[in-house]
Amino acid sequence: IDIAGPETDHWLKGNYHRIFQDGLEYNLQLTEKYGGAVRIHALLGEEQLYVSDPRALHHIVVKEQDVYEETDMFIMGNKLIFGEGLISTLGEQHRKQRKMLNPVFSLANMRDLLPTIQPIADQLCDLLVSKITAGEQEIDIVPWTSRGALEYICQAALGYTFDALNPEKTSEYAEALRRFSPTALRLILIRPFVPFFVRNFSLQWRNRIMDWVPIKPLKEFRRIVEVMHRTCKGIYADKKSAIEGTLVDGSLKLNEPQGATGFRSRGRDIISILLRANRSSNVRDMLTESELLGQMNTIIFAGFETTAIATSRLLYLLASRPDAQARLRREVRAAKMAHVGDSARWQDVNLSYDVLMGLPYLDALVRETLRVYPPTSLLSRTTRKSTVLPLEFPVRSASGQEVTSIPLPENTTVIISILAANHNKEIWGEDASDWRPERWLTSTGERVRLSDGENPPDGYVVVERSEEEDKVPGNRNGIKYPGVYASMMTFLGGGRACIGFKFAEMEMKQVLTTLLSTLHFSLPAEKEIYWKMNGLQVPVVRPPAGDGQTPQVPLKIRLVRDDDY
Ligand code: HEM
Repeated sequence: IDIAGPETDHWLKGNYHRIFQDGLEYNLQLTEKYGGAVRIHALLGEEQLYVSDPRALHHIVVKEQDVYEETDMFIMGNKLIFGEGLISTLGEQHRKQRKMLNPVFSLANMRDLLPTIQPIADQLCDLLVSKITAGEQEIDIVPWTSRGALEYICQAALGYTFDALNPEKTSEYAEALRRFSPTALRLILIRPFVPFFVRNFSLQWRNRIMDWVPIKPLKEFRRIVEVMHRTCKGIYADKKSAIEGTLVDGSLKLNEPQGATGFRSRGRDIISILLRANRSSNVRDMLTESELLGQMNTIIFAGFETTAIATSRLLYLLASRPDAQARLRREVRAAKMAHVGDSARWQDVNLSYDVLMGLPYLDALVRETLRVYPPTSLLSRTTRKSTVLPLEFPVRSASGQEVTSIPLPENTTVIISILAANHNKEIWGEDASDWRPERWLTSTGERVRLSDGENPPDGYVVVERSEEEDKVPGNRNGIKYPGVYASMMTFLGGGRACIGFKFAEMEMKQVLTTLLSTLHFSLPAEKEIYWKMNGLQVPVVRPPAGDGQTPQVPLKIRLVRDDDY
């Protein structure tokens, strides 16, 4: 690849360890120094392209998405783990699945889902309140945001509760999901061999090899996958028979929950909607049973840690910025008071979808947090044939020439830097790396109009196409990123963009409005919380107060007082 970039740092690891392990600064420096396309060194010196240029990303994720596909390692690994879900399929099969699944995540379905998941935010809030024994208590919020996110996605996707917010309770499935990422991380060096094994060994032989090899994390991972698969299969079978057996007047009548765990949503959950849509679609578009099953663990996996991390980050930022916390609390109180109706206390008001999604400051906070700190920072693709990648902003070739497009041979790996795109000064302005929620508001505190790709719910201020448009964040002289969420790349864009981004937004907003009505958050004085960017974001406490390793966000929490507004 004839593009300038850093020298290799290590004969084996290239620049990869600096990019993927605690790599925030390094990633931003790469783009600062070399621009929107950088030649980097991967394992064993392989050359790859690191991309954040807006036109290049438009080509990769939208215009030529069939040329820039997921790597074999990603697709084959995911198929072994999750089955035939969205993140394990390519081309026509993937398009067919999206066609069936996109309407399942429609605004109408999200609106319907919101009231059914409010009890989870209430339970999370009650749980934190119950932990405050003295006037103010230091609580590590990571286990609770994580259990909350698990409960959210399980109830929303499966209509099933594993009672994850009950501290006394451990379910085999919830435990498997929690162990998934740490165990997968320990197998990172084994993953590149997956395509070789899938191509050259039958399932029977692969199982035998797994029985023989003395790699402990591999055995643990196999057990985790087995639990995930078995559980989803059971839930799927129950749902299917419920839909086939008790479909009365088009509404699903599922059993009341038995004990603490069991079905909750009475058919409003994502998989029930999907099963009904599938039954009523024509044979050509129908998904097979294996594809339906594959979506279950895929959606749970994709929607769990990402949202848990984002919620922890939001609470951490609010704790570090008391002014932002007070402003948000004022906005929430005003909205709840306006809808207090029969509720005795404004704190107990549950905001409707449209009111929740239309709160300007809350929206600005969530957007800015997901822009500056995208939970998934780096993705990879590989070229399926030789091609030429055009750039918006020229970069330098290895010999220093200015180039506006880059020829790429077949099988070149391209790293999509969501992080660098969201921090691009050319697009977001000189303060691109500053966390400044106000950038999403007009001078009178209303929401600015967002990119055309997004379906604006009520409450947007529409700025006419003119120089005003340039005041919209992420839009410079008509140049913007092809993201589905304003012009940021946090949820990607194109045919493989995050299907659950509206759900993620809704969940985070519901949790924040619920918690902030009752609780006040601040930073502990003697602990420095530091966020490592290791693929996903990992918060740790720096030594000497912490070990710098264990994921945690200790915050001081107390009940809200009158002067907290
Ligand atoms: C803040 C939270 C979230 C972030 C930052 C996020 C980000 C992303 C990104 C960057 C992708 C593209 C991945 C790739 O192409 O390799 C993606 C895909 C996906 N996301 Fe999300 N996501 C979030 C929450 C969710 C939620 C809550 C759900 C489910 C309810 C979900 C379901 C999915 C699925 C199924 C895909 C695969 C789509 C496809 O390949 O067609 N995500 N997400």
